[in-house]
Amino acid sequence: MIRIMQAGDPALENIMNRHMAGKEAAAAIVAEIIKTVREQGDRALCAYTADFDQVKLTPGQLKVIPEEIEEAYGLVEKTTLESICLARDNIASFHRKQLEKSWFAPSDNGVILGQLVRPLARAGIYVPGGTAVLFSSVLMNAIPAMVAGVKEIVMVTPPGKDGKLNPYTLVAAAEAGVTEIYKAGGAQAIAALAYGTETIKPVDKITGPGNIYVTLAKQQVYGQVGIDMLAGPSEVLVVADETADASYVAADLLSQAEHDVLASAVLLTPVESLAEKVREEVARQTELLPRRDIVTRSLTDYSAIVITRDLAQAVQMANRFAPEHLELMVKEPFNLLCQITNAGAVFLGSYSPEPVGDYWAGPNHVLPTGGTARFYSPLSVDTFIKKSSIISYTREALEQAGGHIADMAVKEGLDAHANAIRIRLEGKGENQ
Ligand SMILES: NC(=O)c1ccc[n+]([C@@H]2O[C@H](COP(=O)([O-])OP(=O)(O)OC[C@H]3O[C@@H](n4cnc5c(N)ncnc54)[C@H](O)[C@@H]3O)[C@@H](O)[C@H]2O)c1
Ligand SMILES: N[C@H](CO)Cc1c[nH]c[nH+]1
Ligand SMILES: [Zn+2]
Repeated sequence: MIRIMQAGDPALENIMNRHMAGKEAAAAIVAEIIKTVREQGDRALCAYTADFDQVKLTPGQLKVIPEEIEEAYGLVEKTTLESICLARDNIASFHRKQLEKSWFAPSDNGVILGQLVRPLARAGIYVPGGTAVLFSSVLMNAIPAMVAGVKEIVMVTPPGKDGKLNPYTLVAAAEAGVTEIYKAGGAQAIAALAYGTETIKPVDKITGPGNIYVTLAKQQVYGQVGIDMLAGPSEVLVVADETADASYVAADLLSQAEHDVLASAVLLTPVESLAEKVREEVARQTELLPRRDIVTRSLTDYSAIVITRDLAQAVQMANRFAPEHLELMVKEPFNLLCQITNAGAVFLGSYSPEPVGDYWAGPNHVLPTGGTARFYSPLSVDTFIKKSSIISYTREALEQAGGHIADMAVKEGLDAHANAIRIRLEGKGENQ
């Protein structure tokens, strides 16, 4: 169960470095899976699906057909479909604000510079489906891709034991503009998206969250394709003061602990009485949860309640953790926000619990984990675009700059570079 410790406790390092636990062994398994899918295509994809998901599929059954989506619409509850559509609208409206336009900057001397913004042609999105069916992740991946203008949005997700995809996953995909869906999960699905198989055409970039195998697979195929980030097992870190409600804090810690045995939930507080109450509440609320086995393991291995000297130390530690989700349950959360440098998403005040971000508010829930919020950002429209620089010079503009360019090229020992300038300015070109 969750421990109370002091800020200097060495056990905190284990929690902070939990993404390294078992990484080497898992990385070797993942490398083997990727190699086999590259060599054997659909045959390997189906064999791994049989092994890991206990489902026997033929290559012809990997792709979801329109009748399966139609059937799914008949199976979902109307009220949940309505919630999915409302969440979709919130997510789309938030992400539309991120759209960037191409720009051109002409100047008086005949130079035009600029930047073309283009969507990726084909994006592969991973939707987790191992221990829970995260159909909200369909929306979070597909909507920014659709807003960016990606034409081919290819979704992969593990099938259920009946060989089918969950109907909520299918309707969310249809509502969010996914264009192809395949029943495959884990490292094998990532390999198929990166290298292609007989059934799945390779994509340009792979996005989406997943467990350790999915995350390591994305890391290993990076370079063959683009990836969004390392969005592994979930984390929440709460910074709380004496104004925080212990039952809210406990509930929010548990909301992320239930994702995975490798998930992490940490409270940093200078208030010892709150720490004790939160521990009791965590124990009480855990007993009521259907997923208490997963929760208990993540609380025992990768979670803690930490007593800090003061709030300043809590903030300093939060920045070192660089958590996926940071909740500020303090009297003046916006004052503390100014001091936050590393976090995937920040939730302010007692009425912004993490699940508001998971399902509803609009910002993306696909977020960097394992300390990678130091250098990665949330999934966004930016993830699905790329930019090309534009340079256009006239002869007059080149005459002004040519001497400098040729000189720099010569000093680098690159005469052919210098010649590409001189041939235009010294009248030796064919058309001059
Ligand atoms: N960071 C984020 O933004 C974010 C968002 C949502 C979910 N998550 C995380 O996504 C993860 C979802 O995990 P999940 O397991 O439920 O679903 P998943 O779809 O990521 O993984 C399931 C797949 O893992 C593979 N697998 C399982 N055991 C294996 C083994 N021993 N060897 C090789 N492959 C194996 C199987 O192929 C299986 O289909 C959780 O860790 C959750 O915390 C993160
Ligand atoms: N909290 C997860 C990201 O770490 C996202 C999610 C989806 N569904 C529920 N939660
Ligand atoms: Zn969640």
